[in-house]
Amino acid sequence: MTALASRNPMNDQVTTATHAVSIRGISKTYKNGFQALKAVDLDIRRGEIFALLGPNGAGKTTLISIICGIVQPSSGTVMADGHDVLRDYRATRSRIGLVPQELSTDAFETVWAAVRFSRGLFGRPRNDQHIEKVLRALSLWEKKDAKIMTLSGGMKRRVLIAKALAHEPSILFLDEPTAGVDVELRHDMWQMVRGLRDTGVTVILTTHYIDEAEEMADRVGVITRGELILVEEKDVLMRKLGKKQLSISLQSPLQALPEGLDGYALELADNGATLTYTFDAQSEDTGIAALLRKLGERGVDFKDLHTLESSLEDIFVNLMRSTP
Ligand SMILES: Nc1ncnc2c1ncn2[C@@H]1O[C@H](COP(=O)(O)OP(=O)(O)OP(=O)(O)O)[C@@H](O)[C@H]1O
Repeated sequence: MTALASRNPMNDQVTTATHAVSIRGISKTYKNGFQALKAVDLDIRRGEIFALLGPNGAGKTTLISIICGIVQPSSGTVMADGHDVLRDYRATRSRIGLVPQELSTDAFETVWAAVRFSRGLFGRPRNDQHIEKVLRALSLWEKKDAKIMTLSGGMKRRVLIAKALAHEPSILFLDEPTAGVDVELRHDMWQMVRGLRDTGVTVILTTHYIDEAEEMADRVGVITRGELILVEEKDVLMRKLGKKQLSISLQSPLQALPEGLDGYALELADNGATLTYTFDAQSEDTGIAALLRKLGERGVDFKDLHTLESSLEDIFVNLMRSTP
């Protein structure tokens, strides 16, 4: 797949708003009384890739649907490109592209017709060149005359993305973009999304694949039970909450942890053949030198050492465990 190279004209039209999306005090209680969102505040920066993470039922799709004007919030405001999504629905909706989670398809349409029709829905004048560019970028050009029902699942997902890009949105929402697609296509899609960001499009994605957020996102938001519990630059998050682990392969297995090392976060693994020491990635003194000295004093010899860093997935799992 190739990147969509040229700048998106929609982005240059709106320079007044500082944020692509500004969410203030958004709450949502569904008709059955269930509160899916609780006073969410969030600013999405122009031109960033923002990943919204959270367990099933956390409220991700509800939040996206509210920003896109599909679901009415119970309270609060959302501005997209400087326009209120409720009061200025048409103006904001035309700036937004939404790739939904479900594969709802126009089975009997051709790829070309479905994507071109999507552009028309937003009142944009016909532009076959743009449609061709989008289809080529998504490796769908060869399939442009194929009926959608004849495509594979991964191709259908790409058609959804093409439809969402047909009207040149400046903000793109991807709800679980790579659910059920193969590894190669996932990597292609990541590249394509980065290419979009490079043309100035703001990308907001939800995902259950934490490695996807780790790979792509500039910032990460974590939502659980309707509350946004954390918003952070991905790199800062990984530095702040990340732990490092030193794995020490021992010459001879141990039955129990050596005495007198209570202050160290140590665990025995591999039936006593490996000692792991978890330390704070941020602290200046890791304590490794002192630990190795003390092990030596106790006659614990090792044959190999290596360090491991926690992934965003480890951080996310720990966060979910520590949230009441
Ligand atoms: N129309 C509705 N009526 C009542 N409850 C709803 C409705 N839509 C969603 N909910 C509930 O709101 C909560 C949040 O749902 P939402 O789809 O936003 O979660 P999500 O984070 O996107 O989950 P997933 O990762 O499973 O897609 C869930 O408990 C869901 O059952």
